[in-house]
This record gives sequence, C-alpha cells and structure tokens, in this order.
Amino acid sequence: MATIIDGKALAAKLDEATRKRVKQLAEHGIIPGLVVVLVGDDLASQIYVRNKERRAKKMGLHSIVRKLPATITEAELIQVIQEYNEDTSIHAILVQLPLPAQINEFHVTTAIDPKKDVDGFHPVNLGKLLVNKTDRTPIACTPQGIMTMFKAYHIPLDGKRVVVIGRSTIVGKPMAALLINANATVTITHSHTHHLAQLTREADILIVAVGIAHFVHATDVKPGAVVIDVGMDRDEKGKLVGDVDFTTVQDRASYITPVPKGVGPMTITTLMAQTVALAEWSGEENG
Ligand SMILES: NC(=O)C1=CN([C@@H]2O[C@H](COP(=O)(O)OP(=O)(O)OC[C@H]3O[C@@H](n4cnc5c(N)ncnc54)[C@H](OP(=O)(O)O)[C@@H]3O)[C@@H](O)[C@H]2O)C=CC1
Ligand SMILES: Nc1nc(=O)c2c([nH]1)NC[C@@H]1CN(c3ccc(C(=O)N[C@@H](CCC(=O)O)C(=O)O)cc3)C=[N+]21
Repeated sequence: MATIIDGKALAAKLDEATRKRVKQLAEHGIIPGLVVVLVGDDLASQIYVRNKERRAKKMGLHSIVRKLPATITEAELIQVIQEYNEDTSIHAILVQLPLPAQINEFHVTTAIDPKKDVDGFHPVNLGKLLVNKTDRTPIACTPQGIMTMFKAYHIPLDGKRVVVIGRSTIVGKPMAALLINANATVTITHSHTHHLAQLTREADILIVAVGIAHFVHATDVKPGAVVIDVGMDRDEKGKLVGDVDFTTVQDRASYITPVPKGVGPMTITTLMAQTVALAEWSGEENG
C-alpha cells in the first residue's frame, strides 16, 4: 500500500512561512499584488481561480481576477497585460492556460514583464530554467510545487528514471527541465509516443499530466514506483478525479498523490510563495 502524499497538509504548512514574509513586507509598506487573467471558461481554470482567491485572501495578498470573454482578440488581451505590467501595485501576473484558439500563447506569454511572470512562461524565464540559472527566476508553479513535494517526502531524484506523460509548457516541459537539473534521467512522452506502457513500467517516478480521467492503470506502473497525478478531470458522474486510477494504483506504488488534495493545493502554495518572492525582489531593486 502506497504512502499518500498529503498535498493539502504540506501546502498549509508552507503557507505559514509565506505568511510571515507577507507580514515582513507589510512593515515596509508593500502588499504583494497578484492578478490572474482568465479568458473564457476552462473548467480546471475555474477550480484554480476559486481556490486560489480564497487562499490569497487568507494570506493577505492583494489578489484580483480579471475575467475576459472567450471572444477577446489577441491585441486586446495583450493590452490588458500591458496595463498590469505598468501597474506598480501588481507584482505578479498569471495568464491562465489554455487560451482560446484565436490567441497565440507565445505572443501572450512574451508580453508579460519577465519580472512579473509568476508562472515562468516568458521565454527569458524558460531559458534560464533550461540552463539551470534558477536563482531569482520564477518557475512554473505546478512543476515547482511537485519538486517541493519530493523534497518534503525525502524522495530521491538523483539517478532515478522518471517518465513524464505530457509535454505542455505549463507542466511537462518545465517538469522535465527541473528533473534534469536535479540529476534524474528523464523521458517525456506524449500522444505520438509508441509503446507508452513499456516506458511507464520502467519508471521509478511517473508523472502524469494528460487531462484524461483514469488514463494510468496499475499495470502501467512499476511496483514500488512514485506516482504523481497532475490531472484535473471529471469522471462519468461529474466527480473531480485525476489522470491516474487511484484505487488500483495505490496498491502498487510506494508513494502516490491523490486528486483532490495532491498537486492542486501545492500549485497554489507555490503561486503565492512566488508572488511574494517577486514583491521582495522588486522592493530590493527599488530600495
Ligand atoms: N493540478 C494542477 O495544478 C494542474 C492541473 N492541470 C491538469 O493537468 C492535465 C494536463 O494539463 P496540460 O498539461 O495543461 O494539458 P495539455 O492538454 O496541454 O497537454 C496534455 C498532454 O498529454 C498528451 N497526451 C494526450 N493524449 C495522450 C495519449 N493518449 N498518450 C500520451 N500522451 C497523451 C498530449 O500530447 P500532445 O502534445 O501530442 O498533444 C499533451 O502533451 C489537465 O487535466 C489539467 O487540467 C494542469 C495544470 C496544473
Ligand atoms: N497559467 C496557468 N497555470 C496553472 O497552474 C494553471 C492554469 N494556467 N490553468 C488551469 C490549470 C489548473 N490548475 C489547478 C490548480 C489547482 C487546483 C486545485 O486547487 N485543486 C484542488 C481542488 C479542490 C476542489 O475544489 O475540489 C485539489 O486538487 O485539491 C486545480 C487546478 C492550475 N492551472
């Protein structure tokens, strides 16, 4: 039976440390400001916004959600981003992905001031991650939150074989870069991968970010593997589930993250910690 990684409890513990930093900044008259830009009505994004708002308020952050219609043009969206680039009360800008088809993701992420790019999607920040210059560099919150889980549960990465399913800019690619930087041997897989199960069965650590409910079954997992489930999906009954068939896989894995209360809360904790870090760095520059 696997140890269940309690993302919710770990997140609550780490939030305490972030809250102290928020108090220290308040003594210098700085309130970290975060804006989340939500275009359209992606389901996982709505869950994210709801939970994030609640936790950011508790933390004492200045947090706003800018909701925009799915029909917005790319130029209009970029104009909104520029507004926040210039707004000194805002230290962190997050544009929720996915974006509607008429909008080019690269144009949008490039428009964010790299110093306010809290999810690390700007090419400058992604480039720094690739060359392992991560000091004072914001990194995609979900993969960074997963790294924090590994550390908290003393799960070694050096020399381990890791398979990541999914190659998105938000999860798969930054995840792989972080793991390579931590000396793991990393395989990224995606919808064109042949014989996927052969690869996943070799993995000491399996990270799943596909977006399909119950995509990974027990037979896809090596006995004793660590299984990290990033998925935020709905099952036939409309219940929130992950990409991993938790009930069967938990008998085979050594560690497993549940959905909910696994990766999701850690993403939000990382978002808040990085918002505070961006505010701290901006204060140092000005002071
Ligand atoms: N918990 C959290 O904090 C977060 C959760 N999520 C959730 O994680 C999931 C993934 O998100 P995201 O990365 O944005 O999703 P994307 O849709 O951007 O990426 C999905 C990836 O899965 C791959 N894929 C799809 N079908 C298969 C298949 N049959 N076999 C192998 N690979 C496949 C795709 O391959 P290809 O590239 O070839 O299309 C793609 O690389 C979603 O459920 C999302 O809601 C996302 C972000 C944060
Ligand atoms: N630029 C960008 N960065 C993201 O990190 C990003 C994004 N866009 N778009 C959408 C996805 C989705 N995502 C979630 C984060 C936390 C929960 C979360 O809090 N989940 C709770 C759910 C609890 C519940 O409400 O039932 C849990 O797993 O316990 C969900 C989903 C971040 N995403």
